[in-house]
Amino acid sequence: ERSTSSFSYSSYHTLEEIYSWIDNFVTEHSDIVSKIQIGNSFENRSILVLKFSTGGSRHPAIWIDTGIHSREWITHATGIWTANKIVSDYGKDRVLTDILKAMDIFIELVTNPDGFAFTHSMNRLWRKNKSIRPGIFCIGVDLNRNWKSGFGGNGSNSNPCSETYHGPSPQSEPEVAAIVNFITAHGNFKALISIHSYSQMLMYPYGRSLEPVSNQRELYDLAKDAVEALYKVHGIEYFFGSISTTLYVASGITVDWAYDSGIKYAFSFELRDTGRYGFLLPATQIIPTAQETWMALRTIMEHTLNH
Ligand SMILES: O=C(NO)N[C@H](Cc1ccccc1)C(=O)O
Ligand SMILES: [Zn+2]
Repeated sequence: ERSTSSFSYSSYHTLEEIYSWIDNFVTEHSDIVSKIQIGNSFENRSILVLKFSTGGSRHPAIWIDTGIHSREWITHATGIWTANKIVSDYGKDRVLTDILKAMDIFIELVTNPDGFAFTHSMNRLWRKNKSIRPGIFCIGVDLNRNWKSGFGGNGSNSNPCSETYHGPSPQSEPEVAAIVNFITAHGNFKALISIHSYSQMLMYPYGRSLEPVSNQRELYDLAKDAVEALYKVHGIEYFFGSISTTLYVASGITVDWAYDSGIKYAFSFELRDTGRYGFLLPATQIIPTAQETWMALRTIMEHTLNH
């Protein structure tokens, strides 16, 4: 009896429960899934990535990360459901099967493990990681401001007590450095999707400036198709556009680094809701959120496969 079948995909889980699920999940689907440790967090927790692959040495790859901001619990829960959806639908869903025949998918479920543990133990609304440095009297760096591209620019903060503190230098945080090193060493990523909550938006670079990216039209059209696919599931409406024009200027962010590193399909989601529950989205909305998000992810992955 598969122990992941006793796992509740409609509940929020602790770090330990997620790591244990990962081990069971990889064991039960070893034909297509493997676990890679890409580094250790500041407090020395393992940083784990799930790899979905049907073989080949270096297939073009798609990156998905959830939980870079630890309080955004709906994102980890959506990532877990998505991982299970991939193994359930492979061989059944023609689009997904074609994607996995040609590409690998990497999902980092707990991108900020120290912060996530802290949201369970001490502060449910913690956002940053848990790094500390001599002479600095506030804890943590915003991992969505620590990337090299546009580092230290407008929409990031040099004050260590700020929720958008960018850290002392680009990739100073082990949680960011681990991803940079992994993606750079792999060298064949075609898409990166970094999942946040909340606001119900699908966005693409740039965050650091209002300047449009070279393939802005393509990303706009793809985002439009993705949010339409999402809407068809439960009628949830998303805004979409570039980060700086749709939300606000933010510098040192994941998707700007990805784009500048040559990953031309770089997106950031803001999942449900629009503020009624915010970060405290009820668990009853986990599966509906994951189901609709999957249709948007599938749209983006299909486009990546075909371009
Ligand atoms: O924190 C969140 N959402 O959780 N989002 C905002 C806006 C954002 C989203 C995606 C990319 C860049 C910027 C942030 O300040 O990081
Ligand atoms: Zn966030």
